[in-house]
Amino acid sequence: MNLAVIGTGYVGLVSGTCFAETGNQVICVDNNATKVARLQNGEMPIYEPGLEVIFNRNTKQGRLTFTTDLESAVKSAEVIFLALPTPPGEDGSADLSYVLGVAEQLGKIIDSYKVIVDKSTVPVGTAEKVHAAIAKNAKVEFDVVSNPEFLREGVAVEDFLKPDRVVIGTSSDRAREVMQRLYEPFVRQGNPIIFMDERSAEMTKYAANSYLAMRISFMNEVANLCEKVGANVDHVRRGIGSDKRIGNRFLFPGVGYGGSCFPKDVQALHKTAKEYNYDFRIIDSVMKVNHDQRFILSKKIKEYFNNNLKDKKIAIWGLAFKPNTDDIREAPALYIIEELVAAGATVTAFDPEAMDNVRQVMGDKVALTFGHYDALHGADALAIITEWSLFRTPDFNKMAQLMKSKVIFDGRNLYGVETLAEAGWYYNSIGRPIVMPN
Ligand SMILES: NC(=O)C1=CN([C@@H]2O[C@H](COP(=O)(O)OP(=O)(O)OC[C@H]3O[C@@H](n4cnc5c(N)ncnc54)[C@H](O)[C@@H]3O)[C@@H](O)[C@H]2O)C=CC1
Ligand SMILES: O=C(O)[C@H]1O[C@H](OP(=O)(O)OP(=O)(O)OC[C@H]2O[C@@H](n3ccc(=O)[nH]c3=O)[C@H](O)[C@@H]2O)[C@H](O)[C@@H](O)[C@@H]1O
Repeated sequence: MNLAVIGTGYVGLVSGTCFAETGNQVICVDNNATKVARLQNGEMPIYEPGLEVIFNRNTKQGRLTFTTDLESAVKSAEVIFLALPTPPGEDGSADLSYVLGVAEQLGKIIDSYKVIVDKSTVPVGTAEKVHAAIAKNAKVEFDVVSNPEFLREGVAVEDFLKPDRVVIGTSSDRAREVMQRLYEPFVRQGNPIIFMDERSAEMTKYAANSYLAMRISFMNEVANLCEKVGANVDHVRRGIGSDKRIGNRFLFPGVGYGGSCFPKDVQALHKTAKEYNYDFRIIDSVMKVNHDQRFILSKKIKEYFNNNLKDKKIAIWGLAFKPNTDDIREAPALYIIEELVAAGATVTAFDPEAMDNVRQVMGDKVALTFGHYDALHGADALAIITEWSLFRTPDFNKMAQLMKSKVIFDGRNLYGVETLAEAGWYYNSIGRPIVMPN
């Protein structure tokens, strides 16, 4: 099939590449000319494991191309994916200006039947708005389909090629047949394509992200209470997760959820509920808990140093909002660093992939180091914020030699409390007993 993907961000790049990998002819369009030039040159603008290999294969074989020319890309395509940003507007609702702006242009361009697919995360009722925006100018038949994307950064290729399910919202039989044909190769493992109406598909995306965010906030509250009652959240997590009705994924407490999606989508669902005069109380709490959890580690650090971080050097391991990505959008590390610096600390930090992005937004507020051990020289404490595998089995003796004091604040519970107790560290993690040095 001939496909056009509009927007070469995370979702556009991953979906365009994976559609090419399954034999489709894909042209990706972006209005950022610099980005398109880099892509045409074979440069991958994001760090995503496994993506570059299939990107290279499909660009070399000519199945995946890039352009800034919307008109030519769209004319030859049977299906047009909108993978455009939907950032939070000032009031927290999703800003649809990118999606509707392109939809208006499409109406002027299309000259034969097209299936136009909302891949972006968009609030209930957007498929109708997109339809109206295209219909203003269109002289040919077209259908608008809602096909929300559930991929996770860091494992995006696998999530896209082997999805748990594909959700398609459409009321048109013609569009349904096209979408079924397109997704057939992805669901051969027996996972379903779930067809539904457009509004239900749009709602499914927000419900999925908000439910997952709720699980995280719930576990963060359980962890905070564990600290007060003297329980260990690791045991509690395993204890509840082995109940099949609960399941053991997405139960890890930490420094709050971040990234470009959970914070904005939870907020947008809250806003939608408000618009319909529905008081979605759980969502309200999920947001409040997450806000406070972002400051849990900096609060612990400040308390440990009696609220005086002047002359203290804090080392940070992990800046990306989660491992295996260079994405720092809404990354908890940024909030924590701001807090520490505001309290007078000097901060040194290391991340395997996200340092270029951090340099751009934080400038010289934080000293970035070449390796993770380099960040520890003379540090009064280490704070772990992202659970990269690199940090999981460090040389604690070497760390002790480099640091001024053997003090770790672990926002991701990477180490066993017993191990750190034996090695004589002060170790303060999330929802587990604090280890005091002998
Ligand atoms: N990042 C993720 O992991 C996931 C994102 N989503 C949703 O997918 C949508 C896109 O997200 P990302 O890929 O992260 O966005 P992004 O912000 O990384 O990329 C969007 C791209 O669209 C381009 N663009 C903007 N206006 C344009 C126009 N008029 N014409 C052509 N290109 C234009 C930008 O230059 C940029 O390259 C959002 O609604 C997001 O919520 C859904 C699932 C996963
Ligand atoms: O709509 C989206 O963009 C995507 O949002 C999330 O994917 P992503 O943001 O890439 O990352 P997640 O793995 O979900 O992690 C999000 C945040 O939650 C945190 N998290 C996750 C799991 C957990 O148990 N505990 C926890 O604190 C992570 O550290 C991270 O900050 C969803 O998992 C995807 O299904 C969805 O497509």
